[in-house]
Amino acid sequence: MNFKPLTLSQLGASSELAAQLTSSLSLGRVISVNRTLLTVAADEKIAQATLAGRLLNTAFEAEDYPTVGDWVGLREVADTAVIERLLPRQSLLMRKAAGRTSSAQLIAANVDVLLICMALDQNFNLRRLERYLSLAHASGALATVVLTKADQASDLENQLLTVNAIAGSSPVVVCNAVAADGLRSLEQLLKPQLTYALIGSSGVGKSTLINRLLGNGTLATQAVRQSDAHGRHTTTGRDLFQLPTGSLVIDTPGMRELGLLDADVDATFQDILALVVNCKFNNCTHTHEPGCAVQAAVNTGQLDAQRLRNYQQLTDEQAENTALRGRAREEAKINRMFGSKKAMKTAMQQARRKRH
Ligand SMILES: Nc1nc2c(ncn2[C@@H]2O[C@H](COP(=O)(O)OP(=O)(O)OP(=O)(O)O)[C@@H](O)[C@H]2O)c(=O)[nH]1
Ligand SMILES: [Zn+2]
Repeated sequence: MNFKPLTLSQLGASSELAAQLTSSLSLGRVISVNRTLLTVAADEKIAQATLAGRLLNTAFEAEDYPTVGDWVGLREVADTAVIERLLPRQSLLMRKAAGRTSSAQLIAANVDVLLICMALDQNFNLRRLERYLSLAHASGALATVVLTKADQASDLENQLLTVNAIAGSSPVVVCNAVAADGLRSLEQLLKPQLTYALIGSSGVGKSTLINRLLGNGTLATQAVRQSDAHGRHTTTGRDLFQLPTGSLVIDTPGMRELGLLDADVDATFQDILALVVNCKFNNCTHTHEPGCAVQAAVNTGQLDAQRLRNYQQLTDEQAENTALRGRAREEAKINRMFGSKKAMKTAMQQARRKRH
């Protein structure tokens, strides 16, 4: 096991959490998810966990299942524990599962600060950063932008300037994993007992950062090797680690595509929202209308046309996925109540006949 037993407060538990449980259940945190294999940490104990039948029977959507970072109510059974309850989440990171579906794929829960990693080499992409920020702003977590591979930057000064403008009030730090103290700016930001999750495309250097943050303790390096051995890069496995400084860090697998399910696009593009209020028509689409303040800003160079295009694309994507999700929820509800849509129709016909 790659995790040394921690106390609940080292795991980041607040006093209110335990109060939500009856005395027969103990508080625990999910520290590892690998396919269907869950590992939980309770007070100075670690156990493999299974889901109680009650929880399985009421789980209709991906969000109803525990993910890494979740706080749960445990019934302990020797070496294994049974998860009886999933406690309300402070934050939830999820994305849309691949394809034309509205199902969610959970990334992590109860993250305090999302570390959005982007490399300063060819990987550098401002539009992708806007996408990740939209996800962060809807999740309930704060965001910090971590620019990696500073040694590979083509134009660090300008890159930093544009990223700062896009990040708004979220801090931006620059890291260089090949330099001796190249991670200092990030290390200075991390606070004990808070939970951080690293997110970003594959290859931006997330594992390298975690390795460096963990230091060279035998346990730490072993922990990472063990994770690698069970194929962290090819599976959806996620682990929560404790850094020597007491911060908690969740490693997420590199993403090729980040489909938005729950995004706060407006929070990410506040500069555009500030312009919109000056458009002549209040249903302005900011494409061709006369008196459009947004187009005017593009024409004067105040607003980047690509940023506007991305705002429109993310807004459309978000609207489409919200609609898909609404329909899927409705269907899940019908199935829960009647078993199927057909059964619902029959039940309604019968009810109508009775009334006549
Ligand atoms: N030049 C340079 N290379 C780096 C730096 N950080 C990481 N790398 C290299 O980038 C490559 C990818 O790094 P990883 O840490 O595996 O990236 P990752 O984000 O964990 O990738 P996934 O596991 O696929 O999500 C490795 O070859 C690292 O050695 C850096 O600061 N500078
Ligand atoms: Zn307009």
